[in-house]
Amino acid sequence: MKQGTIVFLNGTSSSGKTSISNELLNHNEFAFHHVSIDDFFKRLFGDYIDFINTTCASAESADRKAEQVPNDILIDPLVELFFSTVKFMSAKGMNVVVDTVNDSDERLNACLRLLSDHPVLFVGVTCSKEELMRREKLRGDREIGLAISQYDNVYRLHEYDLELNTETLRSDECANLIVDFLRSNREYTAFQKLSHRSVGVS
Ligand SMILES: Nc1ncnc2c1ncn2[C@@H]1O[C@H](COP(=O)(O)OP(=O)(O)OP(=O)(O)O)[C@@H](O)[C@H]1O
Repeated sequence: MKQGTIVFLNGTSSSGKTSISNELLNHNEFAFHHVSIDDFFKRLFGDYIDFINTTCASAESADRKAEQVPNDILIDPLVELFFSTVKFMSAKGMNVVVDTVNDSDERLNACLRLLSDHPVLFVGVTCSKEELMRREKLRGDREIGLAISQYDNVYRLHEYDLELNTETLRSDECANLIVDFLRSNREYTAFQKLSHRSVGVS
């Protein structure tokens, strides 16, 4: 069976990933499925995530090591399950748009390990810090400063198949550029290059 294409959107919160994904869903030609890590966690593990957050908040975690525990033991395996689900969908021939904030080397490496033998179009969804702050204030459903706190980690990668600045492009224009790339049958090389380099664990 032909593997489905994975369009991997890399950008901070409020950079416009969901808006681009929604536009891509309108392109019947590729019949995309949208998988967002937020929805995946909320729908499948809502109560469980609440339990983890509550346990973390009540734990005495003044030192950084203690704060890492829930990530290492619980969250990272759930993130792996998310990427495994993407891999499974691609293996079943489904075209998938992946919407996630990839802000740690461990997670990126897990995703490279799981997906590098699948066709991944790696797309940088970029935006200035000023515009991200403006959007956060406007939308009101995200903590102000969240995007800035993710910025340096998310945009530490400079290897993309396609880079889209959502400050100068509308979401539908971004989606059209992605579709044009897919139609062109150009090779996707960014993920391969990243996986050969294997991102150093910070
Ligand atoms: N190309 C764009 N031009 C102008 N505004 C945009 C653009 N893309 C998204 N926005 C606006 O930015 C806000 C955040 O967009 P969106 O939900 O798509 O971001 P996101 O990256 O999915 O965020 P999150 O990760 O927090 O869910 C929305 O209010 C949206 O209308």
